[in-house]
Amino acid sequence: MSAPIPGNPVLRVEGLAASIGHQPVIERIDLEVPAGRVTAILGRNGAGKTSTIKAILGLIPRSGVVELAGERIDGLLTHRIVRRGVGYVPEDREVFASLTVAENLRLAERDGAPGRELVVELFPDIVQRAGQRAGTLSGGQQQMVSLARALLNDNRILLVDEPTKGLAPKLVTEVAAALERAAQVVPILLVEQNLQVARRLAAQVVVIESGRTVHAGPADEFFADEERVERLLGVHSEGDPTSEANR
Ligand SMILES: Nc1ncnc2c1ncn2[C@@H]1O[C@H](COP(=O)(O)OP(=O)(O)OP(=O)(O)O)[C@@H](O)[C@H]1O
Repeated sequence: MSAPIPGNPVLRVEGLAASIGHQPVIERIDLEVPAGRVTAILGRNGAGKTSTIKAILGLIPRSGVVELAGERIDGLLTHRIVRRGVGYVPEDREVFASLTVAENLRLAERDGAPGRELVVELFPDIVQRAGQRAGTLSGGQQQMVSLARALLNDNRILLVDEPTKGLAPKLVTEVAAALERAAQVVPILLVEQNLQVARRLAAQVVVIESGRTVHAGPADEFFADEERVERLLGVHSEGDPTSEANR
């Protein structure tokens, strides 16, 4: 484990453990998300990345410390955590297929002054499709709607789970660009299996193995150590993101 990051983190997790139906899914997760950056959670399939995000949100029973801007949130119910400013972009996007894009966005508005300008700037294509049913959008467009919903509200942090999963390379690039721009506005904790995307976006990385944090530190240092990347993730840091071996 590396030394703690100086300054107050937006999110701090210490000794987080969680289970699903009495089955432990994470055992000891420690991580910090500094302000103004993307922190990527990396790890092999089944390592516990999604479970970490769900445990932070209180979607699964958990124990340990979770602090948002220095305040404990690990005893709160999910809706209270969300109201404190934790935005969630789930892995399966969860757009309402039978509603239009505009309706999907309107349903997500939590604040009196939603960040519509940012959404219009970041997702012009989505805004143009305001009247289209979300279920008829491509996977990448649905991902944009899901991200746009989280950005409408004045969140302190976004938890984004595998936003590029299953997308064609061109859409991967578009989603990565949208996330890069979003990260200028709000810190992001990003689960990302595509190492090229993680390299492009992340300032910090946290590596999880069998439900435990096994490495945390600056992204450039991590990716420069190819032997470590290979050992912890089983892939090359320069690997082809579209190949099955790198997913
Ligand atoms: N609903 C569930 N019931 C039982 N076990 C589960 C459930 N969901 C996840 N697990 C187990 O918990 C562990 C962590 O799963 P998790 O989905 O968090 O991993 P992950 O790192 O996000 O994996 P992937 O990269 O494949 O999405 C795995 O061993 C998985 O089999």
